[in-house]
Amino acid sequence: MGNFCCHFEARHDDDDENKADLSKATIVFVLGGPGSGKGTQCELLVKKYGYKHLSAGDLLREEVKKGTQLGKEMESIMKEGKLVPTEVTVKLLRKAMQASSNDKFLIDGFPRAIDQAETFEQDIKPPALVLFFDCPEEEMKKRLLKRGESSGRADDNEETIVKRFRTFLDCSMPVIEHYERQGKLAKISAVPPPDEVFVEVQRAMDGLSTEHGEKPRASDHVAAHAQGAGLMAA
Ligand SMILES: Nc1ncnc2c1ncn2[C@@H]1O[C@H](COP(=O)(O)OP(=O)(O)O)[C@@H](O)[C@H]1O
Ligand SMILES: Nc1ccn([C@@H]2O[C@H](COP(=O)(O)OP(=O)(O)O)[C@@H](O)[C@H]2O)c(=O)n1
Repeated sequence: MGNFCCHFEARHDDDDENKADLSKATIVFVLGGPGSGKGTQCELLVKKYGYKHLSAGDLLREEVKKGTQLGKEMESIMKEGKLVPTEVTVKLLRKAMQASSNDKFLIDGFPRAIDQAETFEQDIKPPALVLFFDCPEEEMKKRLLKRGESSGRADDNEETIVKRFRTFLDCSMPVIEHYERQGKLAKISAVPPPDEVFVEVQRAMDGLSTEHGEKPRASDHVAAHAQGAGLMAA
């Protein structure tokens, strides 16, 4: 079996680094397997909490659409259900964050590997909270095949879905475990209908304090979440 976390050689292009100060930004990572409902919950979060939603997958697909050489390489990686090089995705995210007037960000579908988490934390900053949508593969597969009927996405097909699941298990689960160890993870069942999932999402988000603008206190969140939802070890 090949290495599903593999990357091709990184390109360095730092022309837009440090253009805007992101040191005061509030960052929430939104993680979960393919089709677990990350995008759906982000839409609800934007409406209620006014965050800027940045989907790593959407940013990558926009680049692919441009038809550049890099875009073509990324397209074939995505069709294989593998991960685009960290540097490419972090650069797109940083650029989109700097272009936004918002200072609260939902980073959806990122980080998907430990090196992505490390690079983002070093280049930008660590997350205040990590939402993890927990969903069985069978349910995710059903949702993705249904989405594939109208999404037009080249990766919403049975063959690629299986590969994306493999990448998620091999590369992304260690990221979930990493943030669980740090006490930043809110693990939420993604199986109920979206509005029911969102009840748990709000419980996690409401643990982020708003004193002096938006100053996150992960420990408040973890305590509230553990008490309320029984999802974290005491
Ligand atoms: N809680 C849910 N129950 C049933 N279907 C859902 C739920 N959340 C999302 N979906 C549907 O599943 C598909 C995948 O959801 P999406 O938000 O696009 O997932 P992701 O961003 O994690 O890939 C979409 O067609 C969406 O409408
Ligand atoms: N951090 C990321 C996010 C997405 N991707 C690529 O983009 C694809 C689609 O990601 P996505 O987040 O839009 O979709 P889902 O797989 O979550 O439904 C992934 O399968 C990867 O090929 C990546 O390489 N690195």
